[in-house]
Amino acid sequence: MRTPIIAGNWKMNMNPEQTAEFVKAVKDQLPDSSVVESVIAAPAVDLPALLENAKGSDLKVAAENCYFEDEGAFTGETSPKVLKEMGVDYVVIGHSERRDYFHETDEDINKKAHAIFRNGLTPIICCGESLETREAGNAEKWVEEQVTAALKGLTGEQVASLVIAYEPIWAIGTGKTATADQAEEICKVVRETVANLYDQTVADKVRVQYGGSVKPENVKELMSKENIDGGLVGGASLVPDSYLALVNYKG
Ligand SMILES: O=C[C@H](O)COP(=O)(O)O
Repeated sequence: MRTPIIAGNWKMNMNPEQTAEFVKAVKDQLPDSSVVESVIAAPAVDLPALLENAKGSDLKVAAENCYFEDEGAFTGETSPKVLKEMGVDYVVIGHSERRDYFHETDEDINKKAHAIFRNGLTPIICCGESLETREAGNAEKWVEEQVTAALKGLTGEQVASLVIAYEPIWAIGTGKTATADQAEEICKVVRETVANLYDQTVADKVRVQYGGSVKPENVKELMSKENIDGGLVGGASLVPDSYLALVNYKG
């Protein structure tokens, strides 16, 4: 039985003050984390405010990125070792914005996945195709290749514990959601890829999120799909009421 996981991904939209206000507004209305896991992924500058205010609540904390080395002369990077020391739970890696704007490669993402596990954290690994790739009929192959590259060298036990977020690039921040059937189709491909690389037991445990214009109005339908275990939500996670409606989708 996979525990649903709804994660807000704030991107570069909040400051520490707004973070503290947000957490105070939601912390007592979150579902029990054994029923639905509520996560916020915030920029590194907001993590102290997020962690401090989330203490003792059901809110879990994710970083939006980290480096693949633990320490050293890497100006401007975020250490996974320090994220662990701070009390962070998850790290989002491989988001299409990181791949596109910051030129992160499959190899970087794989190294980050290893670094995250080495430090006792859990990765949320993003994958997803562009509109061009989808229209060329290559979405399934694209996602299968991204997932295979990201998981290279990880053990079955590690993969069973992580989260893979399928985010079609054409549905991110566009208001254009993949239909629940389109989302399910590729989330199923993600799970099948894990089954082929490892085995069915690992595939049955890995949690697969859908991301791309998820909102309170469509979350229930998406979450009703067999292979969708959660959402990675940008815009609709920035307002407390909307975030609460998402994580409390079960009612
Ligand atoms: O990480 C979240 C995704 O990029 C989705 O963003 P969005 O919900 O604003 O479309």
